[in-house]
Amino acid sequence: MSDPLFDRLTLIGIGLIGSSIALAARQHGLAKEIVVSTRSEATLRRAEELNLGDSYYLDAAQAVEGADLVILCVPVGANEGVARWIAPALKQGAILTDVGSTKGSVVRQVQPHVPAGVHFIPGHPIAGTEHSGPDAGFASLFENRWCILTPAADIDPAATEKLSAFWRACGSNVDTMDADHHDLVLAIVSHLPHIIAYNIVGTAADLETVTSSEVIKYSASGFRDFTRLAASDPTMWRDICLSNKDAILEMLARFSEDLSALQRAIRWGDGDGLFDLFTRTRGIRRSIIEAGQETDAPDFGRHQSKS
Ligand SMILES: NC(=O)C1=CN([C@@H]2O[C@H](COP(=O)(O)OP(=O)(O)OC[C@H]3O[C@@H](n4cnc5c(N)ncnc54)[C@H](O)[C@@H]3O)[C@@H](O)[C@H]2O)C=CC1
Ligand SMILES: O=C(O)C(=O)Cc1ccc(O)cc1
Repeated sequence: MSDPLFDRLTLIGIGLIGSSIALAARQHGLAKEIVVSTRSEATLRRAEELNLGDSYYLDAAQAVEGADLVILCVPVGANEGVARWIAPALKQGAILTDVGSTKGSVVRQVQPHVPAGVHFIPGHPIAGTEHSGPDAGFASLFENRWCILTPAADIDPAATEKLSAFWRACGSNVDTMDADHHDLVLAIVSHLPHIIAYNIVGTAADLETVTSSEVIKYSASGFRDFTRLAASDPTMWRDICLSNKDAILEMLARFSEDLSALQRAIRWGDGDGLFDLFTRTRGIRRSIIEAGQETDAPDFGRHQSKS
């Protein structure tokens, strides 16, 4: 148990990430009081049943009153409306952050509404599952994962350090970087894999010569891994695609070029070319395991939630 870093933590949005932060903050004693707000009455009641906070509000402006840490845990497309709503009620000296999977658009949408005297530090825990909603959260979600913060150049370093300490206390390693660079890196390591998964599962579902019951019955673990990603929340991934359009299109263009080269190697029976590529990519997997980011065993336990 750490000393509370914050007196009042307010979470706006209480799905997978908001509820996991609530549980981690509670477990590690990071806030004296946790305030929960979300837009739907049913979700708010469920959060209360799960005892995720100390008080619950449908009115986000009321929820942020007196909070010294406010974390926006809503789909990235909802951040601007929420920021506009809560801005007049934010306490002077408060830290305002978010958990969105894209950062450039969040900066553009939220920053204009942030009052002087409030420290706005965008954030992104690189930790999640394909599940969503308040039942999906678990306190260990952020352990041994990275959290990226993208503070603007004029942000008080003490505020960034305090927010970093919060994430470290949740078990994460913290890096800081520029928002646009974040979006480029995440486009290739997270956004493209999800888009490819949505696409391959869609392609399999549309096949005429292979029935969907055959796809389900004979799916090998490779295809199953894709279906897990392709089961992720549609609202969240729609917003990610729309808000990181440029970086995603850039990575998709490179991907398509490389896929064409692979297609050519298969067509012309270029076994050496195929072998060289597959050897190079195997090395990347080994580097990830050596860096302690993954185990070599099947990943079944890691992404299980309570729901
Ligand atoms: N799911 C994942 O694996 C990860 C998600 N993220 C980011 O975290 C954020 C939240 O994602 P999840 O928790 O997975 O989503 P979720 O769908 O589980 O929860 C979203 C929550 O936001 C609420 N909400 C939606 N629109 C709202 C609005 N206009 N005002 C107030 N509340 C609103 C919903 O009622 C729900 O409580 C997203 O920005 C996502 O990009 C970041 C890392 C991983
Ligand atoms: O479930 C998975 O494998 C994920 O990749 C989860 C995830 C989704 C979105 C993020 O911004 C970060 C992590």
